[in-house]
Amino acid sequence: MWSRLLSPRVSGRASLCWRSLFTMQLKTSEFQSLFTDGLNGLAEVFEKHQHELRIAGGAVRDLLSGKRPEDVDFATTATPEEMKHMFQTAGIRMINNKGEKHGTITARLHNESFEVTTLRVDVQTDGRHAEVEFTTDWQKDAERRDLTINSMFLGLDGTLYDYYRGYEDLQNRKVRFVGSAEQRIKEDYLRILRYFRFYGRVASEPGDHESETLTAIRENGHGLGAISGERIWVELKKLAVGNHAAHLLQLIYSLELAQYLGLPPDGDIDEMKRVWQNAKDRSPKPMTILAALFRSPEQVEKMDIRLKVSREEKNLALFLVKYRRELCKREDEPDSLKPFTDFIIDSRELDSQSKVCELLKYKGEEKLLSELSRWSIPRFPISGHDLRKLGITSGKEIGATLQKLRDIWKKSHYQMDKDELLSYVKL
Ligand SMILES: Nc1ccn([C@@H]2O[C@H](COP(=O)(O)OP(=O)(O)OP(=O)(O)O)[C@@H](O)[C@H]2O)c(=O)n1
Ligand SMILES: [Mg+2]
Repeated sequence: MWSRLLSPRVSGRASLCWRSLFTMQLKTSEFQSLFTDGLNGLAEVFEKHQHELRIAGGAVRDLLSGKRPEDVDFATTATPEEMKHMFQTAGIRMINNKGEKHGTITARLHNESFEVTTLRVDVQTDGRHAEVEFTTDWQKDAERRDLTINSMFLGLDGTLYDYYRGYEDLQNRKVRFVGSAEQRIKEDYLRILRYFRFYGRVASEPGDHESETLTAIRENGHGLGAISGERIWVELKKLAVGNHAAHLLQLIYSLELAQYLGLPPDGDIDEMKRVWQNAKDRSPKPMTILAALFRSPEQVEKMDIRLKVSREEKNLALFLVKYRRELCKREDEPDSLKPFTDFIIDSRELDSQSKVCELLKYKGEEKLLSELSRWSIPRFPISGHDLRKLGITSGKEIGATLQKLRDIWKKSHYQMDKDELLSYVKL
């Protein structure tokens, strides 16, 4: 799927124009599916008022990579006021006006939302937020973006506008900041993690970084300390299950960033590399990879305080740290899956089967994983009611008998039915 649009099938002219602007004509048929009634309507309004409208940033990168973008952002030369006027005149509803300060207007057409942002320059940034000024200069808007591959625009007629060699970098699978890495990072420190995430998405090999980029990251890593845990976690999660994750996590340690990300200072890199090899092709959850770094439950608690992960994610980390050594195959048990199914049967943990599946990914137990994924938890056929019917009345005795029967049932590989089990009850 990669590079459908980057292939020689890309048609038409490629030219180097004014101020190193590279333009190229793409076949609109390649992104035809984006042209819904809503987008056609939107384009019509901008055309009528003679304002330019282009697809911007990440969506262009995705389209050029043959990937359908999850969200499509639009950029325009129209100011928010002009957009509001245009939409009001055309009777188009606008929603969610909180983006307006940063130039974003969200229009609803044919039950679709379109986020359109006025070209802008970030005049002042504090490493997290930006004060913006509107412009009609496309290059200036490209210049404030983080990575060259994220700085392109695509006209609805198929013209690609590329000021910072994003196209070439995408083709060569290079991840580079627009202009000065240091400056781009200082505008928003989260970009350090975005750099790693896109490295995983784009680069073909680990270790292909520019030294200037790594220096800028190392020198500005402390800035991550002021970024909210929620934003960090969104990026870290994607990075942990992307390509080259072991390399990137190791890099996070060697660039001394771990302390700002809620990761343990003495993270177990060797274990993490092993686990990544074991799990990477088995759709692990992000926490399955990251848990390998933790040496104790206390370190998980600290990570949670910093990143505010979900309860489910935290419980998975605690589960893996606790059971990665305790829950294993047993020499005396010919059925290798049995310790795991027994654990699930006895467990009071929520969603224990999916946690044990993650544990098997962690350990690289491929065969057991596929068996366990197909296994459905059998129902223990005896209840307290059944024992009461046999005349056992003491609650304590019912509890103890149920436990004994449960052990017998487990030994039978969950095969014994109610009658067989009740025959063990001595009255
Ligand atoms: N810290 C950031 C976040 C975003 N952007 C710019 O805003 C665009 C859209 O941002 P967003 O949707 O958050 O990221 P995408 O690059 O689209 O990635 P994803 O596929 O995760 O949506 C990016 O492509 C980039 O041009 C940026 O420069 N700096
Ligand atoms: Mg996006």
